[in-house]
Amino acid sequence: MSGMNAAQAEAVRYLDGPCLVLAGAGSGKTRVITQKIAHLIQAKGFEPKHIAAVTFTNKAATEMRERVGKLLEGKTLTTPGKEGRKVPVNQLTVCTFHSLGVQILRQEAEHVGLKPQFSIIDADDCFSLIQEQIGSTDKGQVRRIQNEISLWKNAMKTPEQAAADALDADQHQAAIVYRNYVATLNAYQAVDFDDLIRMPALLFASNEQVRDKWQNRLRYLLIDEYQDTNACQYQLVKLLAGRRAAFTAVGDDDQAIYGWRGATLENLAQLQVDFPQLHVIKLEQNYRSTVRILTAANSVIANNPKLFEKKLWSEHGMGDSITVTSCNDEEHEAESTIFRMSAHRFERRAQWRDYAVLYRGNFQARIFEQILRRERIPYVLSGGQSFFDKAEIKDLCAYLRLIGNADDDPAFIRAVTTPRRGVGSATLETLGAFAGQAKVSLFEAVYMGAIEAKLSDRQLEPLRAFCDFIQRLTDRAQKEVASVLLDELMEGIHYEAYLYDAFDERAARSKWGNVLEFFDWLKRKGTKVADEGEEATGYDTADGLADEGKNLLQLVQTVALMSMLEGKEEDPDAVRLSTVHASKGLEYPHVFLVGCEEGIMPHKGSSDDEPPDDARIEEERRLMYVAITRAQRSLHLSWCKKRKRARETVVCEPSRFIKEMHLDEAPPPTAEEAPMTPKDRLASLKALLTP
Ligand SMILES: Nc1ncnc2c1ncn2[C@@H]1O[C@H](COP(=O)(O)OP(=O)(O)OP(=O)(O)O)[C@@H](O)[C@H]1O
Ligand SMILES: [Mg+2]
Repeated sequence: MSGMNAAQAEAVRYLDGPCLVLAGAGSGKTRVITQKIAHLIQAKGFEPKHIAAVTFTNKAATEMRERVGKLLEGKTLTTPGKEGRKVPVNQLTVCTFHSLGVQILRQEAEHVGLKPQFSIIDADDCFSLIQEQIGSTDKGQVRRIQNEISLWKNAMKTPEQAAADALDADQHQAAIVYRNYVATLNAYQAVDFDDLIRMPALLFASNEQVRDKWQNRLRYLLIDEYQDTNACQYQLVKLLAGRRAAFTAVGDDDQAIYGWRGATLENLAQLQVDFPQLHVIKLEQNYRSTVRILTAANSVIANNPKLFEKKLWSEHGMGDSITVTSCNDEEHEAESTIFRMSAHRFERRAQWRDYAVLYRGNFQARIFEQILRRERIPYVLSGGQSFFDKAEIKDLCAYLRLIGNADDDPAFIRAVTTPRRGVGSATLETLGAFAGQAKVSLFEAVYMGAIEAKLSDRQLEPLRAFCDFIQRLTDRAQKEVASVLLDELMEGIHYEAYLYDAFDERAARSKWGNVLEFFDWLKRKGTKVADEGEEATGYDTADGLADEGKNLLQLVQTVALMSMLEGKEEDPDAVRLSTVHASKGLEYPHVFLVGCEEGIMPHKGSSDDEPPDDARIEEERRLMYVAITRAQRSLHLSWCKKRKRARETVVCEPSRFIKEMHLDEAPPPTAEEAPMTPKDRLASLKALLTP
């Protein structure tokens, strides 16, 4: 229990029933989870395969896995009969809710009417499906329906219930789309992200045998960031925990920032109702930040109504003043931020990786990227467009999905038309209509005799050649290592030539670079040698990928869930660019929080409503609290007096949250006072740095 205070140690040791650690930012909640995993294994005889820890983001899961790995390095099991064996850390389940859901669904697919190799579609695919269905080009409308469906799914509402509860014509229409959408996914043997949680929860609720099996497999559960679980996730936890209720949840109601996704704070209260024996532990010492940072965070969040009384103090001393810089526009802000960061780093002899630039929306990142690149400052972007959202990667994923699941019609359409191979839209339409009538997938339809009456030889020939090619790869994908097959796939589809045909040289080169990087990464994932653990459990860790050699099919099955950033070895010394949402649970010595304006943070939708929607402003305030509390040593805020919005330049006001921080007691110096432009100053700094 070294490196734990009394309350933390109590939380780690407590095993008499369900336990909730409710505490503010930086108080060591995540530390409780990692230490408790080690405690269960080293002192209580648990085997890693019986422990599952879930969290929200892939990055947080990766970090947790690393922390646990370090704690257990070189340690041995204490399980009776297995004493002295090396702890098989790779058998621990440390992952996001979604990857836990995938693991369960892959193994129990038959019980929910899926094949084990079902596909996972992402939000974009989901958008297209809905768009196709309502035949509308109004993106706003499609997105509204998409959100509505997602909320229904997360609230465990069936299409029938949704239709029955519809309040107006719009909702009624959405409910009908919902019904058709579910039917379409079934036909494609595909699930969306919401299903990954909803389906296992429904399965556990209805199938006792399966539930028992999983309750027996995962005997202790740990849940980080509990405040952001939604109704579905809560059900899943509850059903997995069962009557034994062996779990520890940790969370902070002031950091609930996913209300818009149906996360509900009521889950915190519900826990107490469902588990009356719940043992609640509070942590009060903050180990992360200086007193100034903590005080600012506390005074912002004090403006929200309190659910639970929490005190937070720090031993780290007052620390540096928090700076506020007003900038002319976003370009000025980026130049100024990077200038101040460079100077700060020079003064403190710090490293690039000690710095994070946090912002509310992804669109704010681009200008920072440009300037960092120009200045040759290494950076990594997180929470932004995932590698998997890039068109070229989605193209290749479509092939991989099709190899994994021939019934995946969206993947079929994308793959068969990219690169073009003489299959036109008229052909696809005929094929689609035929497949719809015959109730088979597009892939299956290609081989049916009856299709010959509908399509000419010239139309059918390229389709069959394509399907033969995919089929050959599928047959081999179960046995052969991924790397060989990936190379063959690349050659077989002439993707490189296609890129150089379709795009200008620079774009093609960059896209091809992404493709190679993606394949390299897949191959690395596919050829890692098995850890000398003990008996194979058949189910793996983390993102659903154990560190074992994987054949292509196994790799393909998890591809949709992964984001490149975590698989790639990151530049070890780089500035982090991140949305506030994606920074949850993480910490950085020095934080630059940019775009602190009304309309950005709090976000526009939340302040323009007349009258202002209190609940949304409160959520924005929690987001601000999360942002401030990421900083360990220093915090720098900036805001723009003007900002470009959809070709217009709008005048901006500083965020109300700056005022709420009560910084004015000792006004910090502002960058405005300096007569030089940020560009000049960057140049002078460079001159200073280069001998
Ligand atoms: N007892 C302790 N002694 C020393 N350092 C600690 C202790 N507990 C936690 N820390 C450190 O304090 C920092 C914050 O801990 P942690 O990330 O676990 O907090 P948290 O409560 O999970 O924060 P958040 O709410 O942001 O997720 C980490 O660097 C952690 O290593
Ligand atoms: Mg944490």
